[in-house]
Amino acid sequence: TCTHANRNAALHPLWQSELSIPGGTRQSPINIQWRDSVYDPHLKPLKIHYDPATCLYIWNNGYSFQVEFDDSTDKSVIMGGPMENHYRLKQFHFHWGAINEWGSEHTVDSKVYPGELHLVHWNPVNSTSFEEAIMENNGLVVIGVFLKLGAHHAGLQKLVDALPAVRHKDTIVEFDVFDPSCLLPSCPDYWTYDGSLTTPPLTESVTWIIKKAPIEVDETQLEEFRMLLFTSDGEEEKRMVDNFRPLQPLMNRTVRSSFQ
Ligand SMILES: NS(=O)(=O)c1ccc(C(=O)NCc2cccc(F)c2F)cc1
Ligand SMILES: [Zn+2]
Repeated sequence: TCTHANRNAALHPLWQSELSIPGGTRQSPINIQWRDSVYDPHLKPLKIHYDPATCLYIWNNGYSFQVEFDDSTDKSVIMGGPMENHYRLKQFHFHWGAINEWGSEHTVDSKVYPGELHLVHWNPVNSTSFEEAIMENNGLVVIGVFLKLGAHHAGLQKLVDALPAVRHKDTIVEFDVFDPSCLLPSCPDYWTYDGSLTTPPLTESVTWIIKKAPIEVDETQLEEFRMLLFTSDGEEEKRMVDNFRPLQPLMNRTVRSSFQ
């Protein structure tokens, strides 16, 4: 059978062009080998303060659906963990598969989850905008949360109910008052490593924080994700599924854990 990575690389037009950026030394996603991760006692607990009123809208960008936030102030920020200062929430989005057997970008001991949430933050101390931070070393912090098939996720349902309004690429719908911290697992444990964006421009500007515990979503909620389209209205419909990048080589990197 095809493995997760080569199934994706072999079959998917979205990624056939680039398997990794030429000369890239810190590309994402990666497989996290639990036993090779190194406990770092200096890693602090993650501190997360999201203001639900900073939520703006949901849109289909042709890769995923994305919830955008007002990042003109420090109202929704994270700090602690491996960070030297606070980072502002810009957006969150997901990656998922056509079926429940695969869909996540990162894997843990080669275990693939049916989906993965990315909460994208940028460093307002070193950059004046998200677009600038994307090009900066450690300009971004992305929190990754695995999705596991299980119980209905009440917090996610508000998002799922809005998806039919953004079925086609470049459609947008207002989405106010949503607190993304409801999508975080209660367990504080995480891994962290230096990596990149997983879609073009694949810039090596991301400090990844991957939560050890997944959140549970039910089958109908994942099925709603799969009803979205990569294509614009009027084009031949292509279902938005398998929007994950193949695993990239670890190269000279160590994954640190916040837990023993
Ligand atoms: N999957 S992920 O979490 O690694 C990821 C996060 C953000 C982006 C992104 O913002 N791209 C669009 C974008 C917007 C502005 C400027 C850019 F260069 C740019 F790529 C891409 C991938
Ligand atoms: Zn992502």
